[in-house]
Amino acid sequence: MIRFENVTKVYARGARPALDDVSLEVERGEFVFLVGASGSGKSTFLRLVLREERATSGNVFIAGRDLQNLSNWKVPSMRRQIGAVFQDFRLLPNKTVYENVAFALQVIGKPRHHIMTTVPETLEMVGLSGKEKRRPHELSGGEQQRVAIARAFVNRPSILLCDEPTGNLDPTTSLGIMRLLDRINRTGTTVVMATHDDEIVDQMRKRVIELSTGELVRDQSRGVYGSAR
Ligand SMILES: Nc1ncnc2c1ncn2[C@@H]1O[C@H](COP(=O)(O)OP(=O)(O)OP(=O)(O)O)[C@@H](O)[C@H]1O
Repeated sequence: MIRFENVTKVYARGARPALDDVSLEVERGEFVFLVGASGSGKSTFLRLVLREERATSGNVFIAGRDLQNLSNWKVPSMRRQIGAVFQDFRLLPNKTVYENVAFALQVIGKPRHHIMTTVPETLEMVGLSGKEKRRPHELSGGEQQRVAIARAFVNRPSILLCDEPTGNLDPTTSLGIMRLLDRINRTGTTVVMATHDDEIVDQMRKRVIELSTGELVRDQSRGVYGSAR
């Protein structure tokens, strides 16, 4: 589903690579944690998958498509198969919960009747039924993240990228978010989650990929956060 072949990313000429000759493959339906110290290249990895950045050398393939050679006009349709969730939720503050989620379908031209059935279904799935009319500031952090997940998943993408989704949440709330991501993964969605949350990684026992100054230093199935354990 996601394949990196000798991928190197250098942001500024002469700078140390943010990713250094990384090769890996994530199969359809996998759940993968991406770990590593701050600045190790996790967000760069996710930005390359979204083609927000291009590799300096090497190739990134998404569902068999080579992103290096993908024309710019094809990028939006490629991105429709990818949902993204961030630490800071990135909701539209003046829109309601319902509108935030519906908007993701409106901008890709989905018909009204589809939106009217899919949005309530998705809000129910993430546990937000009854809160459709609230605005983001009327929700807890965990609820805001659920809205962000609903928005990312409402189009049923084949890949969900999560960049520190529990970074602003307390441990109990984080666990609820992880249960939700696990459920989404069980529907067949490939989930890649960059995180510093050692407790969650140790509890979930999923594949762990560790980066260190841009290099892939560990790829462990049913892994833990720290390699020393
Ligand atoms: N837009 C950019 N321009 C120049 N350098 C960048 C840019 N984005 C990231 N970098 C550099 O690339 C390296 C990897 O950064 P990246 O954000 O991918 O790390 P990270 O593992 O996601 O860190 P964190 O856990 O703090 O989010 C760092 O040295 C960073 O300074």
